[in-house]
Amino acid sequence: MALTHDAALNVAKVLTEALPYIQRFNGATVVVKYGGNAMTDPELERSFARDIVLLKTVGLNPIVVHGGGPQIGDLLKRIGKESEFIDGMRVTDSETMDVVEMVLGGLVNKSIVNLINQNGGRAIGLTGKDANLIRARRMTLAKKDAAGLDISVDIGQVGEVAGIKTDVLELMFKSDFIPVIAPVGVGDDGASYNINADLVAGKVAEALKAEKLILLTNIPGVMNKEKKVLTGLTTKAVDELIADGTIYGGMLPKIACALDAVKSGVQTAHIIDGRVPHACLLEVFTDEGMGTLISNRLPKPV
Ligand SMILES: Nc1ncnc2c1ncn2[C@@H]1O[C@H](COP(=O)(O)OP(=O)(O)O)[C@@H](O)[C@H]1O
Ligand SMILES: CC(=O)N[C@@H](CCC(=O)OP(=O)(O)O)C(=O)O
Repeated sequence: MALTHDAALNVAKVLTEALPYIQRFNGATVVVKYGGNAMTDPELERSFARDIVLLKTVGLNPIVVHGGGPQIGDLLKRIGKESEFIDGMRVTDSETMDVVEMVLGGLVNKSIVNLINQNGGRAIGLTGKDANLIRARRMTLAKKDAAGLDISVDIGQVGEVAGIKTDVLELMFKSDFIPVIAPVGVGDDGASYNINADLVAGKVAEALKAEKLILLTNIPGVMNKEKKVLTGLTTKAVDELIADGTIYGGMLPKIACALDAVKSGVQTAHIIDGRVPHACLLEVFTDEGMGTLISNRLPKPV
């Protein structure tokens, strides 16, 4: 069926608005973190995969780093195991680590790879063990005990990123493959580490000096106490929001990695609502963008 005149004009308007962004971001690297909470329904998953293929087709280098927290939780529940989270990190014993590796490196990674390929892309799935992509070291959390003394809390096989080996990613870009990365790292001892996907996405973006780090989640952006989305944030504002408890839980690692990334040369970081169809495209190719922008400076107008 032919488009009405108004609808056709609208399509032309959208494409015209996108043109300067397509030109400006030609060859740019965009790291997209796809959170488990944003994988809510098959149609949305398909639109995400198509967005990634579109970014690649118009000349950007997208990389997907995915989570899968709720999917890990589902399998743990099925085997009768509960998880505890401290500061947004899953306490990970060795049995939980096996489940994390199976769910992230297997089920979730391959389903995203498959969806991208079904929609015309050329995706390859990797965990941090492939080509030593993600080197990890054990993470401990600094806390205060009841008497106010500093203590460090062991949270098991949870890792932080010790280094990202970018060579395999650069090879993949040259051959127009789309890397899809599961956040399982490998330690010097060869052991697997469960790493929060936001942290991996941030470090991958830093290592590649990416143009953008986009964190897709299940909330419209970082909100203030009145539940209003904060469209732009500075480092100072973030510190205050953490101190007064406005930012907590899963938002803590998200915001920390966004701040680290922009301090380390990534141009902009964005926390956006993955439940909105085509959220990635709206962020990259529209004047308004989406969600919360975290930047050291205002982006250049196009
Ligand atoms: N200030 C805040 N603004 C928005 N969300 C917040 C804030 N503080 C904490 N959160 C919580 O952080 C969650 C996002 O983190 P998380 O559940 O780990 O997402 P994901 O699985 O996408 O990584 C939100 O759903 C919300 O419950
Ligand atoms: C240490 C830690 O908490 N790791 C996460 C890894 C997956 C993840 O980050 O998934 P989302 O992005 O969907 O939350 C976990 O076990 O849930």
